[in-house]
Amino acid sequence: MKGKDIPAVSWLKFMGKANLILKNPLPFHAENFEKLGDIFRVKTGFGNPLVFSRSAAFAEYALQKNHKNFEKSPIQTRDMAKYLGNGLLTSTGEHWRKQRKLIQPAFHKKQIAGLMDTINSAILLELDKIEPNKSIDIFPVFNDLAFQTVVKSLFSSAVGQKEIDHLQYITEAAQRMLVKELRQPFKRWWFKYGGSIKKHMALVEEAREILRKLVRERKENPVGEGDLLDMLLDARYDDGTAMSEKQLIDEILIFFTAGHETTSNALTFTAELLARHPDIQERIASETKKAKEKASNLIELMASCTYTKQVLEEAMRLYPPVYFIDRINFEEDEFNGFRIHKNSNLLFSIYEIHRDATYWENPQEFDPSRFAEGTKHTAHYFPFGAGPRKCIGNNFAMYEMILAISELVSRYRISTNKEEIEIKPLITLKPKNAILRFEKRS
Ligand code: HEM
Repeated sequence: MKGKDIPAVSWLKFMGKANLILKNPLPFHAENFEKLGDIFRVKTGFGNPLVFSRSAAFAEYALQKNHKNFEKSPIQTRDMAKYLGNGLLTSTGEHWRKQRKLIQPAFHKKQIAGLMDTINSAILLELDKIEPNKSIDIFPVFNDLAFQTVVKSLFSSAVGQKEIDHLQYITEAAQRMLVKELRQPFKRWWFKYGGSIKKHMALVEEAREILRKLVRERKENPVGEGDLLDMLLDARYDDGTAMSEKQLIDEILIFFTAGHETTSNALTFTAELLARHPDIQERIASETKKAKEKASNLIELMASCTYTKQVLEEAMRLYPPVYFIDRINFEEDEFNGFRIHKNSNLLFSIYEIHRDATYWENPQEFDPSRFAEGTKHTAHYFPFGAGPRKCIGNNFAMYEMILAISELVSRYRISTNKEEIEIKPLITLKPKNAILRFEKRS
């Protein structure tokens, strides 16, 4: 296959900035996209080529149109899988396809609708913990909220608070360890021989033990809670068999990880943006008030909160929790006349695509009306990815976030003294010092 070479940044230049890039890769991406265009590579001279892209069309090509030639990178399939096992997020090929087909129905809108009361109770309990008239970092509140909703949607009331806390502690500890390994690859031998990897693997084994107990109890006493666990236990492969216990636990560990930090990041950034836009808060408050008067159940309530949904969509445009998506191509490929060598490590910057003036007018501005009903942004808006590996929990997350934000804003006026919204780009785009003040509405 022919094609031009992708413009390159030298290895020396890249290494010269390695420390800064590890702390925050976004300025490095922005600088080189500006200089070299929508696609550039780092000239490593060894190993697989490292390619960065902010082309929405290329992302769509790799994730959707020609997805068969693109596979997830080892960050998920090897490094994350080491801790969490072989669930949806970390698996590939035929195994992934079989699992996705089996699990997908549990995440259909209709099924999620049946979980709304559970999700809402978890949200209300967590929002009760906000102390009004004090400046607080809101991230930990949303972090607990997001974990509680996933655990309770899976296990209803079968799981106690102590177990939930321990599961959350382990999920977060494993995630932190993975971040350390990825950001300090030169220390891997130390993590390995110093025992920290082993310690975290043992912690995950404790989580597995808790989950095994919960699954076995449910199997022995099938109470028909109608929760996610029931749906997963009832699901059958084409040959009529059910998921093995080990596979079920891998999938649950994945839901904890995939559904927790992403959602808490999105909720935190939304609250931070709202604190800086009191007019938008007022619109949400009045929409929620009207919706509560009219709706006879939570699904109707949510369906009426159309503006709140737009606010969340716009917040995830500016601050996409999954701010890059990575892939590796099996075979040589070509895009826009550029040659994509076999086994290139491709990194699609969702952050840059979501702020590109080619696709968005005044891209730095927070303007939820971009997502007004009737508008379409599917070709350059990827908060949940695209194609067959698009987030399976996107409806779950949207429902949960609409309920959480509409309830939060109908209870409080949110403000802040800080000008800047601070970010910490790790595996996900995390908020930093999200200090906000909540004043009770009368
Ligand atoms: C705002 C919240 C969320 C965001 C922004 C988000 C984003 C994403 C993205 C971008 C992907 C695709 C990654 C790729 O293609 O490499 C993904 C996959 C996935 N997400 Fe989410 N997610 C969110 C919430 C959730 C929730 C609540 C759950 C489950 C309860 C979940 C479970 C998953 C799973 C299992 C996958 C892998 C799907 C597959 O490969 O088949 N996510 N998510």
